Amino acid sequence: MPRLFSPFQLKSVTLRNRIAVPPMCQYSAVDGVPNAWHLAHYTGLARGGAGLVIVEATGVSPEGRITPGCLGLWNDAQADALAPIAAAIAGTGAVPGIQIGHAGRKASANLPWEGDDHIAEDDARGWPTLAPSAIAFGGGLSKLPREMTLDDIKRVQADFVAAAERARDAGFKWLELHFAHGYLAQSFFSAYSNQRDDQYGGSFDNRARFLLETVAAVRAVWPAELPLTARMGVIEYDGHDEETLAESIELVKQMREQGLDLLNVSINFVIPTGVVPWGTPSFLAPIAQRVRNEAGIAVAVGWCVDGAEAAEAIVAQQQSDLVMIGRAHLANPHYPYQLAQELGVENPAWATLPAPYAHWLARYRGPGRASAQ
Ligand SMILES: Cc1cc2c(cc1C)N(C[C@H](O)[C@H](O)[C@H](O)COP(=O)(O)O)c1[nH]c(=O)[nH]c(=O)c1N2
Ligand SMILES: CC(=O)[C@H]1CCCN(Cc2ccccc2)C1
Repeated sequence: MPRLFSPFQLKSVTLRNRIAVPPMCQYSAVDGVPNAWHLAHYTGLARGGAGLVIVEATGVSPEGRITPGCLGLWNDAQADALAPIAAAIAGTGAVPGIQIGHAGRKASANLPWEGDDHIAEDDARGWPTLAPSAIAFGGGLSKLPREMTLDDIKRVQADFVAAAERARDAGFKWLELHFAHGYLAQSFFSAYSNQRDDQYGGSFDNRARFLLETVAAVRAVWPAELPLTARMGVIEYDGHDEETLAESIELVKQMREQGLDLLNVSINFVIPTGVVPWGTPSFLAPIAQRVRNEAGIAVAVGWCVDGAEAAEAIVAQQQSDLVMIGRAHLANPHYPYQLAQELGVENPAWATLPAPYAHWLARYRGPGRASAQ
């Protein structure tokens, strides 16, 4: 049996395989409330056979969203609308996860296909942005954020806790804190974006403080038997990768001690000038292996994992416990079925798809194919 299709247990949760659908914004919500699009989208992905489906970046507050089309989890209406989505994912045999975050200085942006840049200052759709320091990201995201006060920091951490409680009550079984991709938490840890001179800036401990405090606060309300995870960039591709990775691994160790169960290893994206090796398949897998081995924590990794052999190799070579496969799932929501076929899994349809699909795909195949059982 290919390692990609072996189960994975973390705390009381068992994934049917190592394939995860990573969070992927749909930019389709109004006032942060999911709708028919999200129910169909997530149910369809979960039916494809992945072990874990993580709902997209969901704002812990209105200003924590990236765009006006992003999901939120700051009120009961949003939580009530997310509950059927969690149930629908679970109903397929996948584990329902959700990512909660705050977009920081990258917030108040247009939809990607409507500019992918900050909403104009005079456009009422936008809002003032918050960050560790009054330093803009740059490029199309050059809006100057307001430096957060200590009260802002405490309020945002409380928002993370409240969103985690709502996610718990909505039926999600896997929580991912969005600490990656240049959003608020990542921007606290990076000296590029955090130039504070109080206890939240400067030294390693001070830059790590927001993240560690948030993990500890969320851990206190997230059920002990359910995985508490984070997605965090550990590399900027700015020419200082070894230094960034060493600092990041130390932070991951401390987050593990605070109760983090798994790290979804990703890219920092704190500056617009990083040189990401897009042309190299599975480029982040060796980095994930470093984190897994040196921080002694379970990891997930994605980014350009190209095909069945590549995905299998990552798990078989113990570079990562889970493989996050995003865009391939947008192209083919039943992608795990294709992976099972390519890896020679016995009864690939029944190994991945629900009975109404599997029965007919496993039988009545053409000549030279699997015979009808
Ligand atoms: C449309 C869309 C939307 C999102 C993403 C990507 C895309 C394409 N990605 C990144 C995603 O989870 C994944 O890491 C990347 O797509 C790289 O993996 P693939 O190469 O697509 O398998 C992403 N990442 C994240 O942590 N939270 C999110 O909400 C999103 N949103
Ligand atoms: C919310 C989040 O983390 C996402 C939003 C969309 C772009 N993502 C980053 C990304 C860059 C290049 C290719 C795919 C994805 C980050």
